[in-house]
Amino acid sequence: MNGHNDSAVKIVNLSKEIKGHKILKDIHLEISRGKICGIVGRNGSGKTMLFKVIAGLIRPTSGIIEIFGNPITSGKFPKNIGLLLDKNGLLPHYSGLENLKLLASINNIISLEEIKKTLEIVGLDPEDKRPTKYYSLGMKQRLGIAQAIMEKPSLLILDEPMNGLDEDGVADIRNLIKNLKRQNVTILLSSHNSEDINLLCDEVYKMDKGCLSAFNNLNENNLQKSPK
Ligand SMILES: Nc1ncnc2c1ncn2[C@@H]1O[C@H](COP(=O)(O)OP(=O)(O)OP(=O)(O)O)[C@@H](O)[C@H]1O
Repeated sequence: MNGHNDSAVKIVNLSKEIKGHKILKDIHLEISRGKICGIVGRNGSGKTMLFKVIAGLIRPTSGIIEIFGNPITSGKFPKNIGLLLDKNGLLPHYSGLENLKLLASINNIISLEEIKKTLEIVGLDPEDKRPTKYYSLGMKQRLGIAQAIMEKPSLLILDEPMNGLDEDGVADIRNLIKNLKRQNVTILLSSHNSEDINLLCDEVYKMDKGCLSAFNNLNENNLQKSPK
Protein backbone atom coordinates (compact mmCIF):
# COMPACT_ATOMS: atom_id res chain seq x y z
CA MET A 1 0.00 0.00 0.00
CA ASN A 2 1.36 3.41 -0.82
CA GLY A 3 0.57 6.62 1.02
CA HIS A 4 -2.14 7.59 -1.42
CA ASN A 5 -4.21 4.54 -0.55
CA ASP A 6 -4.20 5.47 3.12
CA SER A 7 -6.00 8.70 2.40
CA ALA A 8 -9.65 8.66 3.48
CA VAL A 9 -10.45 12.25 2.55
CA LYS A 10 -8.49 14.43 0.19
CA ILE A 11 -9.63 17.95 -0.56
CA VAL A 12 -7.74 20.29 -2.88
CA ASN A 13 -8.54 23.93 -3.63
CA LEU A 14 -12.16 23.61 -2.57
CA SER A 15 -14.36 26.70 -2.76
CA LYS A 16 -18.08 27.29 -2.49
CA GLU A 17 -19.78 30.50 -3.43
CA ILE A 18 -23.51 31.15 -3.17
CA LYS A 19 -24.94 34.31 -4.70
CA GLY A 20 -21.56 36.07 -4.62
CA HIS A 21 -20.99 35.11 -0.99
CA LYS A 22 -17.83 33.02 -0.46
CA ILE A 23 -18.79 30.37 2.07
CA LEU A 24 -15.77 28.05 1.65
CA LYS A 25 -12.45 29.57 0.56
CA ASP A 26 -9.70 27.51 -1.03
CA ILE A 27 -9.82 24.61 1.40
CA HIS A 28 -7.15 21.91 1.56
CA LEU A 29 -7.58 18.91 3.83
CA GLU A 30 -6.22 15.40 3.93
CA ILE A 31 -7.35 12.83 6.49
CA SER A 32 -5.73 9.42 6.79
CA ARG A 33 -7.80 6.30 7.13
CA GLY A 34 -8.83 5.51 10.70
CA LYS A 35 -8.17 8.98 12.11
CA ILE A 36 -10.59 11.24 13.95
CA CYS A 37 -10.44 14.77 12.60
CA GLY A 38 -12.09 17.60 14.54
CA ILE A 39 -13.32 20.85 13.07
CA VAL A 40 -13.92 23.78 15.38
CA GLY A 41 -15.15 27.26 14.56
CA ARG A 42 -17.83 29.78 15.30
CA ASN A 43 -21.46 29.51 14.24
CA GLY A 44 -21.77 30.29 10.58
CA SER A 45 -18.06 29.77 9.81
CA GLY A 46 -18.79 27.05 7.23
CA LYS A 47 -18.40 23.69 9.01
CA THR A 48 -21.78 22.30 8.00
CA MET A 49 -21.32 23.52 4.42
CA LEU A 50 -17.96 21.70 4.25
CA PHE A 51 -19.59 18.49 5.50
CA LYS A 52 -22.41 18.76 2.96
CA VAL A 53 -19.96 19.28 0.12
CA ILE A 54 -17.78 16.34 1.25
CA ALA A 55 -20.86 14.11 1.40
CA GLY A 56 -21.86 15.10 -2.13
CA LEU A 57 -25.07 16.85 -1.04
CA ILE A 58 -23.91 20.22 -2.38
CA ARG A 59 -21.78 20.84 -5.43
CA PRO A 60 -18.63 22.90 -4.82
CA THR A 61 -17.94 25.94 -7.01
CA SER A 62 -14.42 24.62 -7.62
CA GLY A 63 -11.97 22.09 -6.26
CA ILE A 64 -11.45 18.37 -5.92
CA ILE A 65 -12.77 15.97 -3.30
CA GLU A 66 -11.73 12.35 -3.13
CA ILE A 67 -13.12 9.85 -0.65
CA PHE A 68 -10.92 6.74 -0.39
CA GLY A 69 -9.41 7.70 -3.73
CA ASN A 70 -12.75 8.15 -5.53
CA PRO A 71 -13.91 11.57 -6.67
CA ILE A 72 -17.22 12.72 -5.21
CA THR A 73 -19.97 13.13 -7.74
CA SER A 74 -22.55 15.55 -6.46
CA GLY A 75 -26.11 14.34 -6.47
CA LYS A 76 -24.90 10.86 -5.55
CA PHE A 77 -24.63 10.19 -1.86
CA PRO A 78 -21.75 7.69 -1.51
CA LYS A 79 -22.75 4.48 0.28
CA ASN A 80 -19.55 4.42 2.34
CA ILE A 81 -20.32 7.74 4.07
CA GLY A 82 -22.48 8.05 7.19
CA LEU A 83 -23.74 11.55 7.89
CA LEU A 84 -25.27 13.25 10.89
CA LEU A 85 -26.32 16.84 10.28
CA ASP A 86 -27.85 19.26 12.76
CA LYS A 87 -31.28 18.77 11.22
CA ASN A 88 -31.82 15.05 11.05
CA GLY A 89 -35.05 14.90 9.08
CA LEU A 90 -36.88 12.30 11.15
CA LEU A 91 -40.47 11.44 10.34
CA PRO A 92 -42.38 12.63 13.42
CA HIS A 93 -45.27 10.16 13.23
CA TYR A 94 -43.12 7.04 12.99
CA SER A 95 -41.19 5.22 15.70
CA GLY A 96 -37.40 5.19 15.81
CA LEU A 97 -37.27 1.68 14.38
CA GLU A 98 -39.71 2.59 11.59
CA ASN A 99 -37.64 5.66 10.70
CA LEU A 100 -34.49 3.57 10.39
CA LYS A 101 -36.24 0.77 8.47
CA LEU A 102 -37.46 3.31 5.94
CA LEU A 103 -33.99 4.84 5.49
CA ALA A 104 -32.36 1.40 5.33
CA SER A 105 -34.74 0.41 2.53
CA ILE A 106 -32.98 2.89 0.21
CA ASN A 107 -29.73 0.90 0.05
CA ASN A 108 -31.22 -2.36 1.32
CA ILE A 109 -27.89 -3.72 2.58
CA ILE A 110 -28.68 -4.33 6.26
CA SER A 111 -31.14 -6.64 8.02
CA LEU A 112 -33.84 -5.78 10.55
CA GLU A 113 -31.68 -7.42 13.21
CA GLU A 114 -28.78 -5.12 12.34
CA ILE A 115 -31.07 -2.07 12.57
CA LYS A 116 -32.31 -3.16 16.01
CA LYS A 117 -28.74 -3.83 17.14
CA THR A 118 -27.75 -0.29 16.08
CA LEU A 119 -30.61 1.17 18.12
CA GLU A 120 -29.33 -0.73 21.16
CA ILE A 121 -25.77 0.49 20.53
CA VAL A 122 -26.92 4.13 20.73
CA GLY A 123 -29.00 3.42 23.84
CA LEU A 124 -32.50 3.37 22.33
CA ASP A 125 -35.06 0.61 22.80
CA PRO A 126 -35.90 -1.04 19.44
CA GLU A 127 -39.31 -2.00 20.86
CA ASP A 128 -40.19 1.60 21.77
CA LYS A 129 -43.32 2.18 19.66
CA ARG A 130 -43.69 5.91 20.40
CA PRO A 131 -43.56 8.25 17.41
CA THR A 132 -40.34 10.29 17.32
CA LYS A 133 -42.31 13.54 17.81
CA TYR A 134 -42.44 12.52 21.48
CA TYR A 135 -38.67 11.96 21.67
CA SER A 136 -36.45 14.29 23.69
CA LEU A 137 -33.73 16.21 21.83
CA GLY A 138 -31.14 13.73 23.14
CA MET A 139 -33.18 10.73 21.91
CA LYS A 140 -33.54 12.33 18.48
CA GLN A 141 -29.80 12.90 18.43
CA ARG A 142 -29.15 9.25 19.33
CA LEU A 143 -31.49 8.16 16.55
CA GLY A 144 -29.67 10.46 14.13
CA ILE A 145 -26.38 8.85 15.13
CA ALA A 146 -27.92 5.38 14.68
CA GLN A 147 -29.00 6.40 11.17
CA ALA A 148 -25.46 7.58 10.41
CA ILE A 149 -23.71 4.40 11.61
CA MET A 150 -26.21 1.64 10.81
CA GLU A 151 -24.75 0.71 7.43
CA LYS A 152 -21.21 0.64 8.84
CA PRO A 153 -19.73 3.49 6.79
CA SER A 154 -15.95 3.76 6.33
CA LEU A 155 -16.23 7.55 6.70
CA LEU A 156 -18.49 8.98 9.34
CA ILE A 157 -19.29 12.70 9.35
CA LEU A 158 -20.78 13.99 12.57
CA ASP A 159 -21.93 17.60 12.80
CA GLU A 160 -22.21 18.40 16.51
CA PRO A 161 -22.96 14.83 17.61
CA MET A 162 -23.25 15.77 21.30
CA ASN A 163 -25.97 18.36 20.71
CA GLY A 164 -28.77 17.97 23.24
CA LEU A 165 -27.18 15.03 25.05
CA ASP A 166 -26.97 14.83 28.85
CA GLU A 167 -23.78 13.77 30.66
CA ASP A 168 -24.46 10.05 30.25
CA GLY A 169 -25.37 10.60 26.62
CA VAL A 170 -22.11 12.43 25.95
CA ALA A 171 -20.14 9.61 27.65
CA ASP A 172 -22.03 7.00 25.57
CA ILE A 173 -21.37 8.77 22.29
CA ARG A 174 -17.70 9.38 23.15
CA ASN A 175 -17.32 5.63 23.79
CA LEU A 176 -19.15 4.82 20.61
CA ILE A 177 -16.84 7.10 18.61
CA LYS A 178 -13.77 5.49 20.21
CA ASN A 179 -15.13 2.02 19.39
CA LEU A 180 -15.69 3.00 15.76
CA LYS A 181 -12.12 4.27 15.58
CA ARG A 182 -10.92 0.87 16.80
CA GLN A 183 -12.79 -0.58 13.81
CA ASN A 184 -10.74 1.74 11.57
CA VAL A 185 -13.66 4.04 10.72
CA THR A 186 -12.47 7.50 9.68
CA ILE A 187 -14.42 10.20 11.51
CA LEU A 188 -14.87 13.87 10.78
CA LEU A 189 -16.59 15.73 13.57
CA SER A 190 -17.45 19.26 14.55
CA SER A 191 -17.96 20.34 18.12
CA HIS A 192 -18.13 23.48 20.21
CA ASN A 193 -16.92 21.48 23.22
CA SER A 194 -13.15 21.58 23.70
CA GLU A 195 -13.21 18.47 25.90
CA ASP A 196 -14.82 16.36 23.18
CA ILE A 197 -12.27 17.64 20.69
CA ASN A 198 -9.33 17.06 23.06
CA LEU A 199 -10.43 13.59 24.08
CA LEU A 200 -11.40 12.25 20.71
CA CYS A 201 -9.49 13.89 17.89
CA ASP A 202 -6.14 12.95 16.36
CA GLU A 203 -6.00 16.23 14.48
CA VAL A 204 -7.93 19.48 14.71
CA TYR A 205 -8.71 22.21 12.21
CA LYS A 206 -10.36 25.54 12.69
CA MET A 207 -12.88 27.03 10.30
CA ASP A 208 -12.89 30.82 10.28
CA LYS A 209 -15.11 32.67 7.78
CA GLY A 210 -14.79 29.85 5.28
CA CYS A 211 -11.02 29.35 5.68
CA LEU A 212 -9.69 26.14 7.19
CA SER A 213 -6.37 26.00 9.03
CA ALA A 214 -4.57 23.59 11.36
CA PHE A 215 -5.43 24.28 14.98
CA ASN A 216 -3.32 23.38 17.99
CA ASN A 217 -4.44 25.84 20.60
CA LEU A 218 -7.42 24.26 22.29
CA ASN A 219 -9.09 26.20 25.03
CA GLU A 220 -12.57 27.44 25.81
CA ASN A 221 -11.95 30.93 24.38
CA ASN A 222 -11.08 29.52 21.03
CA LEU A 223 -14.20 27.40 20.87
CA GLN A 224 -16.74 30.04 21.83
CA LYS A 225 -19.97 29.67 19.93
CA SER A 226 -20.57 33.05 18.38
CA PRO A 227 -19.56 36.65 18.73
CA LYS A 228 -21.92 38.38 21.14
N1 LIG B 1 -27.97 27.40 1.04
C1 LIG B 1 -27.33 28.49 1.46
N2 LIG B 1 -27.44 29.64 0.79
C2 LIG B 1 -26.79 30.75 1.20
N3 LIG B 1 -25.98 30.79 2.27
C3 LIG B 1 -25.84 29.67 2.99
C4 LIG B 1 -26.50 28.46 2.63
N4 LIG B 1 -26.17 27.50 3.54
C5 LIG B 1 -25.33 28.10 4.42
N5 LIG B 1 -25.14 29.40 4.09
C6 LIG B 1 -24.25 30.36 4.81
O1 LIG B 1 -22.95 29.80 4.86
C7 LIG B 1 -22.30 30.16 6.06
C8 LIG B 1 -21.77 28.93 6.74
O2 LIG B 1 -22.84 28.17 7.29
P1 LIG B 1 -22.63 26.78 8.03
O3 LIG B 1 -23.98 26.24 8.35
O4 LIG B 1 -21.73 25.94 7.22
O5 LIG B 1 -21.89 27.23 9.38
P2 LIG B 1 -21.42 26.33 10.62
O6 LIG B 1 -19.97 26.61 10.82
O7 LIG B 1 -21.83 24.92 10.43
O8 LIG B 1 -22.23 26.95 11.82
P3 LIG B 1 -22.85 26.27 13.16
O9 LIG B 1 -21.73 26.20 14.15
O10 LIG B 1 -23.89 27.26 13.55
O11 LIG B 1 -23.42 24.94 12.80
C9 LIG B 1 -23.31 30.95 6.88
O12 LIG B 1 -23.03 32.32 6.69
C10 LIG B 1 -24.63 30.59 6.26
O13 LIG B 1 -25.55 31.61 6.38
